[in-house]
Amino acid sequence: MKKNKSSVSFKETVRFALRGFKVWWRENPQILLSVLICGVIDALTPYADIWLLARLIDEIAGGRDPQMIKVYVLALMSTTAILTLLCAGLTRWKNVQLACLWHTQNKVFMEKLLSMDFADMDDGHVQELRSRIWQNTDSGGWGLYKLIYSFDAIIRSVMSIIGALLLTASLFILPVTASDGLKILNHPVFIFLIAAVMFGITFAAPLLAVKAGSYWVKYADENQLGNRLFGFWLGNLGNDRSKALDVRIYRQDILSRNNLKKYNPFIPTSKLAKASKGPMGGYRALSGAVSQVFVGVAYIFVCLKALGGAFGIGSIVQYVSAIIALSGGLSMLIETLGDLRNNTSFLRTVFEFLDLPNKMEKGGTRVSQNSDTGYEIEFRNVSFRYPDQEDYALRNVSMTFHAGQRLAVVGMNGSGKTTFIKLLCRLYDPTEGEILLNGIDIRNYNYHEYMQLFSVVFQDFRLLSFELGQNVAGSMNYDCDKAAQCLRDAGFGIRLDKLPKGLATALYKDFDEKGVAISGGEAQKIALARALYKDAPFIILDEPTAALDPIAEFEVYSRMNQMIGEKSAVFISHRLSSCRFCHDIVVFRRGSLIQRGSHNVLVNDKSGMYYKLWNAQAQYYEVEEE
Ligand SMILES: Nc1ncnc2c1ncn2[C@@H]1O[C@H](COP(=O)(O)OP(=O)(O)OP(=O)(O)O)[C@@H](O)[C@H]1O
Repeated sequence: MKKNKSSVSFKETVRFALRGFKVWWRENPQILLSVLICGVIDALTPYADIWLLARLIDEIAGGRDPQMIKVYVLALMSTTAILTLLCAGLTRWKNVQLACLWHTQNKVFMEKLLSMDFADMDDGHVQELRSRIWQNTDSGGWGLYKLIYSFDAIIRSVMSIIGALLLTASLFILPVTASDGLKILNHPVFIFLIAAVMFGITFAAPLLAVKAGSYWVKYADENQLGNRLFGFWLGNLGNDRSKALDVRIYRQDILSRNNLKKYNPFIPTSKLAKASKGPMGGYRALSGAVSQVFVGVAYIFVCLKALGGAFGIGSIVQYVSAIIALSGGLSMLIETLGDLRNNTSFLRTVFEFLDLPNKMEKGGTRVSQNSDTGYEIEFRNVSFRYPDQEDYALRNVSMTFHAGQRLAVVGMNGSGKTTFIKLLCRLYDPTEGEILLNGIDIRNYNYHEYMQLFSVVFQDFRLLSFELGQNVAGSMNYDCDKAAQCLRDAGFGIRLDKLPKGLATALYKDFDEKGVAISGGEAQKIALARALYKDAPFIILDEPTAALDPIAEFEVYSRMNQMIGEKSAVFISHRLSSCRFCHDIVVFRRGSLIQRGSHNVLVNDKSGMYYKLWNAQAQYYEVEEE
């Protein structure tokens, strides 16, 4: 399994950072613009004050011209007021943009998830990438998120350095005029040495901080499981209504908490915590201490030069403030570049995920009916293995299925029935062999057009907490008469008449407190109505009546022929008696198609699987009847 790799080149750092900025720019250019403009103005503002203040102090201490003092005071006050107001306005603009960062980032990932191939949802590597991205962002703000704060820091530090350099340059040039030992301060070697010490300290502090930050990268992979369990227990378990019953009956909360205890990265004995107390904390503390040494050196140097008569008292304020700002700017820049480098391994994970190709969407052939035979499907030597699985779920399946046909698919649990349907609908592509529609491999067809051929009710279908009519139509706007008719055909008519707002009634209460709770059987009827509404040429029903009461089931089957009309239908059920409306039955066993024929033919083949399955159920009904 590929992890957050820690070795990163400079070129890679720049490449990934630029890609990340492009994503933000595409999503919302205002984020970058506000950070840029606000950063420039905000970073330069103090220097105007420092410069004017220095001139004012010089005037008070030197010339003492009341007119000039007045001019400097007014200039200082008005510049400060204007720049403060401007900064406040820009900061507000920036903060509004930053408030959307989290959502904007989630939108990028959600759009990818919703558009990726269904097969990728099952792929262990894809799930791993997904999980790592959430965790990296959650635990340290790493990934796309971090880039914006790095950008902010880069702008501020660069501007700060430029401003400080302009104000500090003369510090090294202005000579000491006193005739005593302070003259050494004018010596080029001394100037070089003092500048070297200052730069050395300036670089050392952020490098130590970056070293401390690198422990996040080092332990990111190790903390992954613990982080996931933490998120599951604190963020998901209690919120998920579908788990609420089992949590209570089987105390799954205790199970989850104990699992978290075992792997929790946020306890004092975890590796990350030990590193924080040990080297990671040590590097951070050292970085802070070194910065303070710099401040001391700067003060001594500036004061000695002032003592030697190189400049007036006002300039002490200017130089000390500017030199500290210069050091701060340089430190911030180096630390941010180090962070950017550390962030690259997290960005690599982000782009590995965002770059996952949609392999299904390659074909361009338009889907059309054959004028004689309509739609004819053929499975030709199809075998299939789920992603990351050793065992085949389907093995060498060959069969043809004609338009208008009603096909029942039966077999024991895990024999491959649902997998057969998923391949037919092209949710997965075969590992071996091919599936043909009217003689053409289905991979050659336009993917979205091909998907339009199927209306499916899966075993684990899901309805959304929106209006009933929207659920049936799968869209915001719908044909009310058609939606109501489909619901009646699916056996939901009586319940529909009782709903307070009819088709406009919200299902469940997630988005509407007046939403209605529906039973499992009612939900299944709505799912059936949804399949009917789509009106696709193939209707596929995987255990469509498993949750229905016997009367409702009887009613659905009585109307089945009328509901399906001229469409082709594939029907999976363990209740073999309900498969009898199908002309044709295929029997699966351990992924292979082992029998095919009508009910009458199969039930008379006493050595066959169908006979066994049929008799197992018939026996049960006989006992019940007795
Ligand atoms: N997403 C998946 N990833 C990996 N293996 C899977 C996945 N879905 C199903 N399988 C495996 O593939 C095999 C066939 O499963 P499938 O769901 O097609 O069986 P089925 O005949 O529909 O079973 P049932 O009657 O219980 O619904 C099983 O061994 C199952 O464990």
